[in-house]
Amino acid sequence: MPAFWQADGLDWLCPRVGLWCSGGVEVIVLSTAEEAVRLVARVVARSVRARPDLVLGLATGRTMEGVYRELVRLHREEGLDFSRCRTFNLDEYVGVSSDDPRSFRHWMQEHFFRHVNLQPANVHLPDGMAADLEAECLRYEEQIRAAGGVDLQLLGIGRAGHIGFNEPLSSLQSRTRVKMLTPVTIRQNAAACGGEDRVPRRAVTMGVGTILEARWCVLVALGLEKAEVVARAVEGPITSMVPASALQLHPRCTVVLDEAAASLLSLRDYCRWLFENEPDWAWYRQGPAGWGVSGRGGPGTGLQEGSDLGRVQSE
Ligand SMILES: O=P(O)(O)OC[C@H]1O[C@](O)(CO)[C@@H](O)[C@@H]1O
Repeated sequence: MPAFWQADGLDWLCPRVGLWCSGGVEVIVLSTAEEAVRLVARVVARSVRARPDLVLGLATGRTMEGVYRELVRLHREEGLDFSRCRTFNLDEYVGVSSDDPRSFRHWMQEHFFRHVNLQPANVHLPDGMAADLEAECLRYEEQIRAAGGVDLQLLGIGRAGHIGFNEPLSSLQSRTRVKMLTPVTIRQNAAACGGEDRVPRRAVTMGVGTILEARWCVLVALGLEKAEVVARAVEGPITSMVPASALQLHPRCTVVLDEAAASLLSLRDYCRWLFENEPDWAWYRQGPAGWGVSGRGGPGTGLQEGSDLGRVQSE
């Protein structure tokens, strides 16, 4: 009887099948923010090379800027090809049109879409201008399902503990729906919107349950301002007060941090030791010099470029 990840054909997505399928959150602490975003971009790049029609879940926010910058560089300098990728963003503001600089579609266009060769028809964000928002949420869920589900979901974390716009008290089983922003989130997003009073109060967001269905979740957090919420999400109890803590339930979740964001983790030294010694993590440890286009993987990496890796799922 094969283990469930073998039966599902999911091992291709998982650089270290044994550990990841044992459940829990894998925490990678890198010295600088730059190293952290470059690693995340390389994880995306390897996944796209292994499966050109990857279904990629995308996030916005300052943390993600460096990830997209690096992905654009990989596209330009190393020929990373997004032409067959499908993308689904986590969220979009309600009542903000796509040409409004506050909209996430506009943000994605500026930071990523217009710099790479994604096909416009393969790019999806919820429509925050839809007349019937409830129908729009159902439609978005259906689009994700029809694409075969999200393979790799990028996530930031808000200071309120949100993933997507799943603010505190979000059901951990929630699906795509409209959420009101908390004052903490409004303040956090004020700069990007040109002031607190210009931050839209509502957003359409994938639910926590929707996010947990992604085959692999990669959360990135940088800087001291995220240290407290990261510690609560990773080491605290699973609670709707910190929706990101639901990631502890995910069988394959990687949290990539810089030193500052990791500074309040009680298991920080253990995470660092694990990262430095786990043989299956050799590829991660090689650093930028080892992350070249040839896709050299360390022992045990299940993610080889160009390999014929079947995805057995409900497509
Ligand atoms: O990276 P930032 O700007 O700190 O944002 C963190 C999170 O908050 C949001 O911007 C939403 O408030 C998310 O899109 C993002 O993942």
